Amino acid sequence: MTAIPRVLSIAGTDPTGGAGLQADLKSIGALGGYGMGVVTALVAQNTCGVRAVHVPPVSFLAEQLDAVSDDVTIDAVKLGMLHSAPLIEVIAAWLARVRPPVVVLDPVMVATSGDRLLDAEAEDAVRRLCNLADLVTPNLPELAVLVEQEPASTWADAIDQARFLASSSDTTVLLKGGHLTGDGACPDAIVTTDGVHEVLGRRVTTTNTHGTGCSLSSAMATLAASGLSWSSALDRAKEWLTGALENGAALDVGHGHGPVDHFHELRSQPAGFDSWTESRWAATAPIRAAVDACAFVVTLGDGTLDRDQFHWYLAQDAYYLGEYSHLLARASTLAPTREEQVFWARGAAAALEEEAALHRSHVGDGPVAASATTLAYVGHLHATSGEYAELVAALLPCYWLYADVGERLRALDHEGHAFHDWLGTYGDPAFAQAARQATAIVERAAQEAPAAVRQRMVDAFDRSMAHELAFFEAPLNQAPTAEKVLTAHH
Ligand SMILES: Nc1ncnc2c1ncn2[C@@H]1O[C@H](COP(=O)(O)OP(=O)(O)OP(=O)(O)O)[C@@H](O)[C@H]1O
Ligand SMILES: Cc1ncc(CO)c(N)n1
Repeated sequence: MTAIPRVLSIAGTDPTGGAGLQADLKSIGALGGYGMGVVTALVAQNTCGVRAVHVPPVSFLAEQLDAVSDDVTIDAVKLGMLHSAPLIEVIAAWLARVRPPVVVLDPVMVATSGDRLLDAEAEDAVRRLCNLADLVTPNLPELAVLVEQEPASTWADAIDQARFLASSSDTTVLLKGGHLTGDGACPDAIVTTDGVHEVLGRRVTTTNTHGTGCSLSSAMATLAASGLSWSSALDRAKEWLTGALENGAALDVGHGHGPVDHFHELRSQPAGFDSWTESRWAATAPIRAAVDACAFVVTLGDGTLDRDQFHWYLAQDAYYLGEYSHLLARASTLAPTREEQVFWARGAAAALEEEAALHRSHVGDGPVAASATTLAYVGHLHATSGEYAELVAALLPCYWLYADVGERLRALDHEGHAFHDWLGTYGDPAFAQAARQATAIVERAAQEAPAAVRQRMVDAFDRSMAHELAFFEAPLNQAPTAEKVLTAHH
């Protein structure tokens, strides 16, 4: 696998660019993948509806598929409009032969406009194809067809149907609630035979909903190929898609159900030096270089770090994470939007659950006497906690620096590595995604902040970076004498 996943969409077209293959390529690109496309059917459609469908000979579909797989390693495949049973047979045979590591099936049957995109006789073939997919992403009417029941009228019934499909087809189901009517929620869920991971989402009032299903399924394929679990992929994809829905109308494309804005995150990110977070990252390059070069990080990477020093560091970090979690919860309290509130609250839980579990497994759960270095860092974080923008700027280096160091150390990781679990935790792509989200939030806060607040953000961020360096240097500086005395006294 490469850092940039190579994702193939096999789908029909939409010349207005909002749905089908064109939407897939945009979604794959927006989430960091390299998009490729094989056309099943050419569809003369726009935001108002489908006018005509032209299907090239089945043999030509096989030629397109082979042209890609004979040359390119495919990290994930997304299947969209499949049109009819003969095309599905060719694709199923190709999948069985090429065996891409991730296969997402969007069982497209009817367009948003109400036009059929799949022959009624092909429904059985799609049902069989579910067995070859790692993830199937039906909306409520499609789910009903797949399980041969009446469309669910409540979310609970839909979850039951999704569980039935997951079990009968031995797959994972992404159940989409876009077609539910009612209150302000727009839930989606990952459903397996073992459980349900629900993402509530908020319903956006817009007519720009053309291609949401296509966009979501290609986003999921891309994120899975980047190493995210289905649940983490849905958390990330849902946040992105909700933003895309919110920004769709501004595109002013067409007179019917317009498209969503796949690249809204790119547009809200000011270019070059206008980016506050990028400019802080650049300004703190000397501190980051010192982190990379410090003996602790180097020997953590090559596996020669002294165990006692590693354990001393972990104990200090366990103390730190306890406080850090409190401050993430404080950021959640101060957050201006529900999305940011949820993000920080999740982070607060993860700091205690995921990271601290790693620490407990090495150094147990006992009380820790914090070192002067640890107390200085925690004290700094507390001092910024009066104001949201300043606090999140101070919290960011812990995400960003660890994701950055983690990504590089990951290259040195292997099964028998002395610090395999540490490298796994911080080299995890889900951690990198969280760091990117945190960075986007801080960027937004910086863009909105008045000059005086922005200056305090600079201090908050840069000081945290310096504390991070001191934290990595502390274990090898042989905890100074005064500290030893205090520790012994406890
Ligand atoms: N108005 C909305 N606000 C927020 N999210 C929405 C809205 N409409 C759809 N979604 C989301 O878009 C995704 C697609 O859901 P939906 O159930 O509409 O699928 P679909 O019918 O396959 O889509 P398509 O419109 O492409 O046919 C889901 O994540 C759903 O929650
Ligand atoms: C080609 C194509 N695939 C899927 C959809 C569903 O939105 C559409 N309208 N067009």
